[in-house]
Amino acid sequence: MGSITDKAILKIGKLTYTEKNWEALGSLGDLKVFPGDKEVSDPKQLFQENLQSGAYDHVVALYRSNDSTSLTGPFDAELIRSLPSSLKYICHNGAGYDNIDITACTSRGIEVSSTPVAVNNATADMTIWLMIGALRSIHVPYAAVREGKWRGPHFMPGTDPEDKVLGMIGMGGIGQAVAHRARAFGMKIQYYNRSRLSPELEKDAKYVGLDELIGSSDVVSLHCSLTAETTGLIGKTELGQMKKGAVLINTARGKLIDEGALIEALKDGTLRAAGLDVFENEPELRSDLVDLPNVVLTPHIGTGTTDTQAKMELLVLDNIKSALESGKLITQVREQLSKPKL
Ligand SMILES: O=C(O)C(=O)CO
Repeated sequence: MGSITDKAILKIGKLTYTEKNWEALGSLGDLKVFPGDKEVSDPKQLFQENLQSGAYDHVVALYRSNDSTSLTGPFDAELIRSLPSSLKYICHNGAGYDNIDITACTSRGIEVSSTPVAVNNATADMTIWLMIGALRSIHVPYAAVREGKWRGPHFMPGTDPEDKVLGMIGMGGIGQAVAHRARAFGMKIQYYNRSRLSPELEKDAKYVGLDELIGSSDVVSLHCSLTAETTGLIGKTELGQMKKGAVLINTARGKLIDEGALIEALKDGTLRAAGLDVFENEPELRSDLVDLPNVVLTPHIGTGTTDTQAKMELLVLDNIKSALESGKLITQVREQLSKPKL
């Protein structure tokens, strides 16, 4: 067995709930942290300098997150080319990993894991919160009551979820958790997905084509990943095909929707309302979106509970441990598995 110093593990960003579990990984390799506790004016440059100086030359596995993209830049093909040749595993904290170029990782022999399942319930809860908020036109009275204006000048009664058709685009773990909750509200569920679910998972949900879903749902909710194929999935054409007065919910990724076209559809009444947790250029928000009275907005906090954040961190560290001990990631991304997962 080699000394532990011939292997290192790199943590990019911070862990909030699992620092002890991180320290325990010290039995498997030297622990390195970027950027650490000191103030850094240009973390992206420092990260590049560290890569070039050989500071990470023995790193075999690294921890990163969606948030740590602001410290390093996205893990695109260029950044992946500059990672040390020792690197075998990127263990990502996030169910979505659109800021990692998986093809570039695969061709360099780097295996990648993400955090599915751990995110399902919190993201589904947020989806329901946004959906009910949008159906109840909550945005104006919610702000008005805090400003001492009671219901505000233009209170609009909402609509009930009961008997409405919920169309889910993407029916993986989060989609199924949303469907489970929506059934309790008496909603009828239909879905579009890469592949049809088994009868046990599908339950009473109807599997339909994308056009049919868009044209026949009272609420359309997005639960698919962002890829080259799904970027701009909901644009002017699709919004024009939606039922007059329908509601659109997005807790997946902002770039699935053409935000300019959405703003027009919300202004001209094509859509009744939207509930959005994610945005095209987050954390920047368009003022013409924020100013609309018929959008319910949250700042990408779908998984923002202590329980879920802790589960996500732990799953990433468990992936690192499993990879270093047995050469196997627990939740490797589906693009790298021969049998695609839902
Ligand atoms: O898990 C993810 O991908 C997130 O976006 C967290 O909210």
